[in-house]
Amino acid sequence: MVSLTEQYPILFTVYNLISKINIYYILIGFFIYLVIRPYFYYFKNRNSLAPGPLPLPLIGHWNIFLIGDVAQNKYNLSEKYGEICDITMFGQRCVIISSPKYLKELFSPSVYSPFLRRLPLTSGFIELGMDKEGLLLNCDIPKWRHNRKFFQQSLSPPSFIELSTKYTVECCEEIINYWSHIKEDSNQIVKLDEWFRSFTSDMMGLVASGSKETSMKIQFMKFTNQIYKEKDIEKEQNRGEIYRRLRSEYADALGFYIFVPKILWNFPGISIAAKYYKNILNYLTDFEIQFIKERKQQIKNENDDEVSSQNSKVRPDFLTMLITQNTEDDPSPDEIKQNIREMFSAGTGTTTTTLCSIVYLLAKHPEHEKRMVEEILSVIGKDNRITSSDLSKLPFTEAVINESMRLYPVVPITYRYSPDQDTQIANYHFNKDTIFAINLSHIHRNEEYFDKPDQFIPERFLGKWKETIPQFAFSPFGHGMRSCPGKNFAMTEIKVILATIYRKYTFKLVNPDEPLQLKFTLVNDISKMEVYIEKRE
Ligand code: HEM
Repeated sequence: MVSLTEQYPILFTVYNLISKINIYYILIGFFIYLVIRPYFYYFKNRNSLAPGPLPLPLIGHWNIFLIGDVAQNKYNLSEKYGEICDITMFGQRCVIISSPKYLKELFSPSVYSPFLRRLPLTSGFIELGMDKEGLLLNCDIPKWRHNRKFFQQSLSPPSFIELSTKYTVECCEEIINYWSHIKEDSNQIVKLDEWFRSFTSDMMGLVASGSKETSMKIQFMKFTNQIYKEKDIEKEQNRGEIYRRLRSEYADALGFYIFVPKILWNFPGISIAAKYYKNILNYLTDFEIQFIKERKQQIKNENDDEVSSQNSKVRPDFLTMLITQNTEDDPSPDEIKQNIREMFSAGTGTTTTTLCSIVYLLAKHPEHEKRMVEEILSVIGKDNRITSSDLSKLPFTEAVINESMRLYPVVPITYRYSPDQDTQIANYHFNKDTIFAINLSHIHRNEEYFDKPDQFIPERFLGKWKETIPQFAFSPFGHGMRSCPGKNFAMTEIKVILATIYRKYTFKLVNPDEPLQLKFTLVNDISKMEVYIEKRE
């Protein structure tokens, strides 16, 4: 009798092969795919290449490590390969631009610009709902425009600026109260990065949605070695605290969805994490939608005149501003939710890192700190509360902020991308779908535009400094249609914090010889900053 194996030899060979495939082969295959894919893109676009290197690190798909070194000026790509050169990112062609000369099209302020998108869509961004909602990664241009209008309008009214100044001052007073427990000459090390992180989180909670949070309180408990019991905080039944915790889980979810490709989400082990983060996203969404519904009801209970009057029971925070836009195409609860979320994700870490870089630079340059404090004392005095009208009277303080952001831009690289149109930059042709990475950290340290570019010289930002440098040579908040909508808010907040805190305290670095400890994800995040805090005489 002829066996089945002999009768169907090919079928059995195939069957044998399939039965041997296990998860490891799939992983190896995926790894090889990641290695090959960028080279495929590189050669496909070869005829239109600007001079540049073949993408160097093997896994070009995650060239984020190379980008990280470039972003922190540890690797001078442009010195080696020119001011326009090629790498790959997310498996796609990515052109790094390190000169302001080539940014006219990319930073165009026109609504018809083909570069209204920041990055191509990935499955992670879609899972996070960021592809069609909010601003940061929104690729749906009509929807992005709709949200951008609301976001910007909500941050602009004088009542909102007054309110955010007031809340920033209140949070400063809270932190000063905690720091007053530090004993003189105790040499107690203070983790300033953690304090500022909790500060910005509490402050943003108040400004965005009116929720009083307890990050600083927890920080204080940790600092004084009081046993931090989750239950103590829970007892307060504080809604703000629940929201704070959900947001911190959301930050982890962001990392997961951005860096773990969808193909891996169903793998054993990883699938547990994927499910967990999905639940967090759902829970957070339900929480926020409920919050928005309640606020809408509250606003409905008041008539229009009351809402905008001083006697209104409804707080004029960012959430109220978003709901009461009074236009025909009001934002939906989902859009409001995403805008609030992005206010936290784009507005807390950025401010924390900028504040830490300022403290770091001032600690190294006491002569500039002295001048800044003198300015603050002469405008506001030692104990008066700062008001929004004082802010324009602090040019040197503003120069200190600008110079710190020049040396350590929180967003060292920003992106533009057009899926619809080829483009021509500096006589090179680029196919549509090319990602453009704008190397702000390199541009900010170019000696052609900034004398002694590695030195901290705030004076360069006094007077008519804008006329002395070319357009786009200084861009800590980006430029054009997708520039930072929180710029004025952030500058106000940072100035208020510096003015309120520096007139009372001075900071000494625990390790003055260490460089500023920054960690690059998609932005620069301060990873460690230890100081001694001293009361000012
Ligand atoms: C020191 C603080 C901050 C810095 C240095 C900063 C910097 C930036 C930069 C460089 C961009 C990209 C701009 C571009 O690509 O042209 C950006 C975008 C953005 N920022 Fe900020 N930012 C800060 C604070 C804030 C705050 C407080 C908020 C919220 C109130 C905010 C909300 C946003 C949003 C929503 C976007 C995306 C805009 C869009 O794509 O349309 N940022 N920011």
